[in-house]
Formats: sequence, C-alpha cells, structure tokens
Amino acid sequence: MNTSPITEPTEFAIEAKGLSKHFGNKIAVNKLNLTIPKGSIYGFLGPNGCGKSTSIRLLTGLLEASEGNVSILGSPLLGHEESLKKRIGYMTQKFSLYDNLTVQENLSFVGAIYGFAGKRKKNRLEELLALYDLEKQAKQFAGSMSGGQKQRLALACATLHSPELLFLDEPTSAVDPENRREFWERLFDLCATGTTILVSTHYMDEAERCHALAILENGNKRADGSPQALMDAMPATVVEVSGNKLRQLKQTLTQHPEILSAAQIGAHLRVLVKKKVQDPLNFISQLSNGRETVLARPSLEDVFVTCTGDRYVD
Ligand SMILES: Nc1ncnc2c1ncn2[C@@H]1O[C@H](COP(=O)(O)OP(=O)(O)OP(=O)(O)O)[C@@H](O)[C@H]1O
Repeated sequence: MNTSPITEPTEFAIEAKGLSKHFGNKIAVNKLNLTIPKGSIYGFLGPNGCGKSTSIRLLTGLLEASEGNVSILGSPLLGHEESLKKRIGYMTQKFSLYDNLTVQENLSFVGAIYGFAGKRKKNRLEELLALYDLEKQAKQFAGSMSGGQKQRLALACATLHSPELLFLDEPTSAVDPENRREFWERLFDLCATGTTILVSTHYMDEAERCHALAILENGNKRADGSPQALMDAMPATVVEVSGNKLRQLKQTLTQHPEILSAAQIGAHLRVLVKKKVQDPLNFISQLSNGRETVLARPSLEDVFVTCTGDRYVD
C-alpha cells in the first residue's frame, strides 16, 4: 500500500470518478462523478436513503468504495487515508459527542487525538469556546445541552484541527430555524478562511445557500451545478394559477402529459409546464377555464421536482 503523501497542486478539493458502493444487492451510490472547487460550499441534496451519508463516508475514506477513484486535496484517497485524516474534518448526523463528558472535556479529548497538548491545546480550546459561544457551558455535560449548543460543540470538535476540507452530514436536522441560520453564517465564516465544505441536507433553502450542489436520488446524481444554473437549465416553465376550486383543477392539470407537476401554495397552484410548450400562460389559462395565470421564477424545489421521481428524464 502506498502511504507517502503525494499532494499535487490542484484547484479541486474533491474529485471523484465513477464512485460506487454496493451493500450486497443494494447500490447505495452509483457511479458518482464530482469536481468540487477549493474554498466552496457544496451541497448534497436528497431525501432519506438517497446515498448522502454513504457518499460522504466514501469521500472521507471511512468506507471502502466498490468502484471508482477519489482524489482529496490533490492526493489519491486510496493509500493516503491516514495522512488525509489530519486535513479533513467530519461532523456526523448524530454529532458524535460524549454525553457524559463536559463541553471542555469533549474538546480536550478531540484535541488530544489531533496531537494538541499543553499551552497549544489550552489556547485552541479557549479560542473555540469563544468562537462557538460555549464559554458559559464549558463545564456542562454535553448530554444536557440544547440541540443548537450540541451542534455548535460538534462543529467546534470537527474544526479543532483547522481542516482544509470539512464534511457535514445533515448538520441542521436537529435544530430550530434560528440556529440553522446562525450555523450557516458560521459555515460562510469558515469558507471565507479557505475551508472547503461539503454539506448534506434535505432542506431546499439550505441547498440554495450552497455555491453548487448535486441532487441525489436512489444513489444516482440527477443534476448538479450552482443553484442559479440548475434553475436556468430546468426543463419546465413555472406558471401560477389562482382562482377557486384549485384541488379539482390540480387533478385535471396533472393528467396532462405536458404538465410535470402542480402543487398548491396558499391561494394558488404552482404548475410546472414542459419547456416545449410555446405559450405556457395561454396553455394553462385554457386548461383552467380562464383562471388568472402568471409566470413565476423557478425555485430549487421546482428543479428538484423536475429531476426526480417519475419526472426524471435521462
Ligand atoms: N451498511 C449498510 N448496509 C446495507 N445497506 C446500507 C448500509 N448503509 C446504507 N445502506 C443503504 O444505502 C442507501 C443509502 O443510505 P444513506 O445512509 O447513504 O442515505 P442518506 O441519503 O444519507 O439517508 P439518511 O439521511 O436517512 O441517512 C439506503 O438504502 C440504506 O439503507
């Protein structure tokens, strides 16, 4: 096995080609290709079971791939897992904290793993307690903290050794909207210091904050790019219809082959019409007996709807 660190200058933090993972007959990740530029926040967006965690574990070297090649920070992952561990951070879905250790003890334990000792460790812990607003909780058991505090401690642990590349597996699923917002601000602070971040989520609004993202379904990458590029490339036009009896109208519209989806949002239906329809406003107006129709800007949720499920066209 090759263990010497061969690091080549590269603009990419992660490059994966044909990355697959099979568990028996189950294909959890299917021929995934990725190129993630350094210094960016990249998202994996998809429902439970689509392969987000497995992909992250493959990219961290914790799980061995069935097929494919991965390069991390310019080094091939295979054979360099140990040396790369010092350069990457990983925050798991369940935060992986020791509930019966205090905040300070959790940090101290992680610090020792990364070889921090004495004054250097003391200084780094103080810095992190201040940065992640945990000074008052330093002596509190991790198990007794709120979801938001646990999340901040988990991020402090994952970044203690100042990794160049940070993997975050659904880091916000257990916290309220205010904490989620604050957490994302912290991610952009880390990004501004040059850290590359790969974050998985099933929240559309979080995916929209990423510089770029991949939409995953059943282990397959359905689409990738910046949120704006994905919206621009969407194979559908969004038309909003207002009026009465929207539930019945939805039933009628979704039978039509040129309509990809119709979903009610408040007092209107949001209808995704195939791009090939020349005059979508008039088209929907006629189908809905002259109800009011307006064009709307696409959202990432619209992109998700058009590239997953039955609507996916390869
Ligand atoms: N060790 C394993 N053995 C067998 N199947 C597995 C294993 N790990 C994951 N899987 C399966 O692989 C698929 C992808 O799982 P994965 O955990 O990567 O999805 P996910 O998108 O992260 O979802 P979640 O958010 O629920 O964790 C699922 O069908 C899952 O049941």
